[in-house]
Amino acid sequence: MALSETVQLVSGSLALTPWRILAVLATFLALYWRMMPHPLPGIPYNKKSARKLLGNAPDMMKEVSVSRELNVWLVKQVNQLQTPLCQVFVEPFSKPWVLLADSAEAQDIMTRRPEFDRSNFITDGLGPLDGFHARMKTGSVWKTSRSWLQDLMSPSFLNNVVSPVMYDNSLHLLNFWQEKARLANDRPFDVNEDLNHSALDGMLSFVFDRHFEHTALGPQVEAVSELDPSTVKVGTLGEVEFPEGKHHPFISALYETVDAIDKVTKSMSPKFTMWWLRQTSRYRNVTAVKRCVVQEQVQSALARFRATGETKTAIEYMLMRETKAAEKQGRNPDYENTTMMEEIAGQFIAGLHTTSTTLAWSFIYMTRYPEIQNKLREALFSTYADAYAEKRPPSLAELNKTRVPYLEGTLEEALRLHATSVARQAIRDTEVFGHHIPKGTNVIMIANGPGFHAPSLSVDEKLRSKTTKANNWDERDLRVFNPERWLKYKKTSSGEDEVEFNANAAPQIAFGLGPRSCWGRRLAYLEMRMVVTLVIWNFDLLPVLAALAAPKASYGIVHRADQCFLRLKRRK
Ligand code: HEM
Repeated sequence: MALSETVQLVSGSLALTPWRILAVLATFLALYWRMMPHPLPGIPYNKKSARKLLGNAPDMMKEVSVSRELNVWLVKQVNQLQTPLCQVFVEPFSKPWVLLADSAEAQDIMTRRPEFDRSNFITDGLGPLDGFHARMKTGSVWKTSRSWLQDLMSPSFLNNVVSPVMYDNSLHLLNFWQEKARLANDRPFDVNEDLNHSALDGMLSFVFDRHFEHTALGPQVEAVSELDPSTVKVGTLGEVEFPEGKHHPFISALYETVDAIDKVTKSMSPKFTMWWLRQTSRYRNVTAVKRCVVQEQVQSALARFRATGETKTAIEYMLMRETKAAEKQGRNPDYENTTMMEEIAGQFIAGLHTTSTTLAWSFIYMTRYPEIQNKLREALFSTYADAYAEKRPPSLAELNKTRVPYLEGTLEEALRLHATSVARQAIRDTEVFGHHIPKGTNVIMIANGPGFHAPSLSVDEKLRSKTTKANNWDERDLRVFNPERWLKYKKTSSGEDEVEFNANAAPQIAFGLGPRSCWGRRLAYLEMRMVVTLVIWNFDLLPVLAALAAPKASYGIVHRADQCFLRLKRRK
């Protein structure tokens, strides 16, 4: 066909007939209608936002792109409407997000309402963790993954297998900080990254034990080892800036996975961002490096397990569970199935920034409130009295045997004040406070608003779910960091004063609740108790300038402080 004929044909087919104009208009109108908010009946919302194309999204983007505090924006919407249940319109073409600011109802949804399951915020947002079970909806595949992990959080595995390596890791961090404190010579330095590296080493110990020879902290120790106090770099606020060492590719790949999660969770379209990431050679390389190291570790764990029948690392335990499951089901064990590999790789990430962030906040508060720091130190000294008398830090056996209520309260406060909001998605039509919640709706349980950081808003008690249990928390000063709120004082039978930690003294959803709550919380507590005890025992955390004491922070998967400046003085 000649070119002129082709042009004629095309322009003829594009000619604007009235029907075509109508069809274009109808398409635009349909699109416009889909992009307008569609409020769920009866649930309060901001009327102005509901009349805007894209609803609250532009306002939210404007504020959060500056503040980086999504949860602060969410709680602001609740406070403006002064209602424990409201809705916002932030995702075009999707249902509104329902915001629930009520601790009793949130507890009920997470623990006693099977019609609520893992939200697609997590299943999509944690895309870079592939087949890790935190991403799965509750069901048979999730159950299989969890069955591989059975016993790994048992007191005997934690105390006998995990604790010794974690204790060594904590001492490693302590020695590193001692060297940094010497070089810093009474000046503050940022320990945020050290805490990440130490937490990652904790997870490497948990999964591989000592069978992977590289650590995240090792290269940092090396990078600092040759410095001289007179040559250290000092910033404008008198803070010392230490050089960073180069990581092993596997460790870099784990950190890049965390960055990828951050990108995906914070994007407007997590699924698209994840797809796009998968097309990049950099991301493919990250995945390949992780797979290669995990595969090598599985192979060597399998060889050890076959040779001895013993299970000393998390991987050996998982292989043993797979062997037993295969025997029971009359099939061959599948030791290298993709889900198991991805489960192993996911473990590192689950326990990384979650633990290090809580430790950072604990140290920030200890620095900000010296009286609390001193009280904690006193509590540690009197609990581990033999160690104190013998002028040595408490041993692993002592730490494993005895808990310190004031330390528990301190950690609980850092967790409570920096918990991120937890979401659940309705898997069938249901109700909250008598309002219809259609299948597929995401309900966000606000962890930093009324009922958690401020007194509860009033609720018509008749509208509560039948399974909701009332709580009688003291709601005074919920924004204040106060370890005492978790303590219960009483007299022993011999009339002596005794203090106990009461885990139910205040609202807490830092680990989520119910069947999909944090699987690793016991390990996290074990590590956090050890690190805080040894640091407070060995160092005074001296005051730092106000500009360094209250760092900015951002909400993502965790509520992360940008820095954690410590001015450490070794205790004699
Ligand atoms: C202070 C430290 C930690 C915090 C604050 C934390 C917090 C959380 C939260 C909020 C959830 C979601 C819960 C829900 O939706 O109800 C979660 C899930 C999870 N966490 Fe943690 N976590 C911590 C440490 C760890 C560690 C050390 C591990 C691994 C050893 C871990 C493994 C997991 C897993 C596997 C899940 C998913 C459970 C499931 O979906 O069934 N976490 N965590």
